[in-house]
Amino acid sequence: MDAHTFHLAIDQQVELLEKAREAELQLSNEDIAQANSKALSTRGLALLNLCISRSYTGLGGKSVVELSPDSSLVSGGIPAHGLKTGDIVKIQEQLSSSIKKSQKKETQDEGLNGVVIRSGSQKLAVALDMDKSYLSIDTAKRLRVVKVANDAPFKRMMQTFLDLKSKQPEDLPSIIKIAFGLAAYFPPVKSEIRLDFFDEQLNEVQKEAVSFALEATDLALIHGPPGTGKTQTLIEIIRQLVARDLKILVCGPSNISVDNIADKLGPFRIPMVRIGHPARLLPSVISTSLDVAIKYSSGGMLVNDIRKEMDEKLNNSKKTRNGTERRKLWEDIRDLRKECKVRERRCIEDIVRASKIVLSTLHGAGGRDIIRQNFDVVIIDEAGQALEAQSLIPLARGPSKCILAGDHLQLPPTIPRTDKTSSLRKLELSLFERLIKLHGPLIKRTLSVQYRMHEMIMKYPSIGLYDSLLLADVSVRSHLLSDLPNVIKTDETQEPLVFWDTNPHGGFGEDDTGAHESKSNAMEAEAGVQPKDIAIITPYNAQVALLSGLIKSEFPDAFSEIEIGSVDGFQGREKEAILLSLVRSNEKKEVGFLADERRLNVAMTRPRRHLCVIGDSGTVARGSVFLKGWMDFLEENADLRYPDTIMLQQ
Ligand SMILES: Nc1ncnc2c1ncn2[C@@H]1O[C@H](COP(=O)(O)OP(=O)(O)OP(=O)(O)O)[C@@H](O)[C@H]1O
Repeated sequence: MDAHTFHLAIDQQVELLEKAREAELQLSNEDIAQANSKALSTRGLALLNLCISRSYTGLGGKSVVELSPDSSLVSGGIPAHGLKTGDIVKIQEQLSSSIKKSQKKETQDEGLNGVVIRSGSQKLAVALDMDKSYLSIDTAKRLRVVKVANDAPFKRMMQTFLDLKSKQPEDLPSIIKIAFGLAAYFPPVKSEIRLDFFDEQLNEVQKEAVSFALEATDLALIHGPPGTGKTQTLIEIIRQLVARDLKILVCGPSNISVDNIADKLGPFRIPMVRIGHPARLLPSVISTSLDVAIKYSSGGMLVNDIRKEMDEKLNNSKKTRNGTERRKLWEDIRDLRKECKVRERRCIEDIVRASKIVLSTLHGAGGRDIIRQNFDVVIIDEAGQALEAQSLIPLARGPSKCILAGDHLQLPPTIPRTDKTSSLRKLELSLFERLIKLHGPLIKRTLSVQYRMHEMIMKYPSIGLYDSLLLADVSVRSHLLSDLPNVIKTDETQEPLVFWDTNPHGGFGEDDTGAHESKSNAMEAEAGVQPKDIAIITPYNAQVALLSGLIKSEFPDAFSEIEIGSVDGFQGREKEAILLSLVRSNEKKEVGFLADERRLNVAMTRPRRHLCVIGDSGTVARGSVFLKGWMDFLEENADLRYPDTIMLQQ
């Protein structure tokens, strides 16, 4: 690629991102401002008639307010709503309908910004972005909480591209040049020196991948099919890099992907800091968060003292009636606020500088908390799930080396509201996948021994997607549900792969739910498999709701523990037993979401000991070559069951 083509590629990406941003912002702040409270509430975007029942200092020193329904108006707790933990919200005074539209416009921007940290049936807790002493609303009034669209990630991604475009090609960081084909990729020369591994449990392929990543001069990819110990391999790489006194930035597309690594690094007592809002972090990693580090640092304590002084002066200013005195107090507060900011910044810089490892989301890697720090190595986990523009945020900082880990054969990056034909689907090509396409297999090492699935469960994904490379480790190769404590031996628990063909004779009808009920009944109630070890997954959200209702009425005791979810929510997770409901059974033989091999791959690689597929082979087999192959495989290798035998079994 020459410089001109590089610029064209960037322009195309920026254009696509702008489109994606527009799609995301369909429910934008302007939209929200236009709709009245009632309409927003009906769409699940607002909670009305609230009042602040309590405020306190939460984790990381954040001011938290708890909101409860105004008891004079609402009874029976918080009504159903769509606000989730981690959502960005605005707390606003709720204007009565008699207030004129013009006034409404003026007040739409006012309010307190924050993040939902708990969403219960009686209360909603919001961690505020600023200290509660600076409330810009009258908290004695009735309040509403409105979900706010967030386009900051798009802006940051677009800015990253524009910054890259503004540089002369020769001045670009070398990794960026390789990523865009402006420079060649040279695989590392194998070192003769034997590496001392911290984790001797690593298998040979994992060790090879660690050496490969350490020897690479600029770029190395670790391809980790399901359950192959990608995270374990990355942890070893990070420990080896720390031992070489290198400074590392560890990123991932989501908070959970970053926390997963932070959690596993915890026991090694390496100085590290996790950047990010404490409300969005796993409880187990909060102690490593920047907010907590600030709170307990000497600089942070000083900042706290200044804050207290500000609070005092603020209170005094409210009390005094003397104009001169009040002005003086406000001047003092302004100066203190400035000092507070400077000291806080310095404190953050000190903490980040002292940390060997900094962990943040890809988006956070462009944030001001770490923007002035240099890193030797950037590590990106779950890189197959990151938008290319996201991955470029830390890379544009110019580290000498980047190690990307992921699996481009599982779910791609999520793109807002995309239909099959949308040009936005081009954004599904991650940097990880593009690098493999551009530079070929020499840029990666593929982990091939998996520690999750019974051999029979692993077999089809291995053949269909991983060139038959996967091997089941001896510890899992033949494990069955019946090997679990307190599980008795039945037809179900001794079988790793079962296929209920709801339509073996070629008819159609989307109702295959009888099979689910009988199936979960057989496994959970009769055989002693713990409900928490079972999950039901399906490619369709609508089916999740339908199945939830059925399971709830059929098994009220186990319902809360059996997880029922869409495929997309299960990436990166596992269960002992998975019931996979394929749903599609119709005249037109449409397979919808099932046509995506990557989604299906995620679905079929979640179980450890038992996979039960429920579907209509006639419809499914017509979906794609991959699906046809799978149906043939199941026919030959699975324990086949047909709906009319369900009745006989019960
Ligand atoms: N060399 C090994 N020996 C024994 N167990 C291992 C080894 N490597 C990984 N495991 C185990 O395999 C499981 C999966 O490991 P890990 O979480 O690192 O995999 P992953 O590839 O990141 O998983 P995912 O498919 O969710 O991306 C863990 O329980 C881990 O302890």
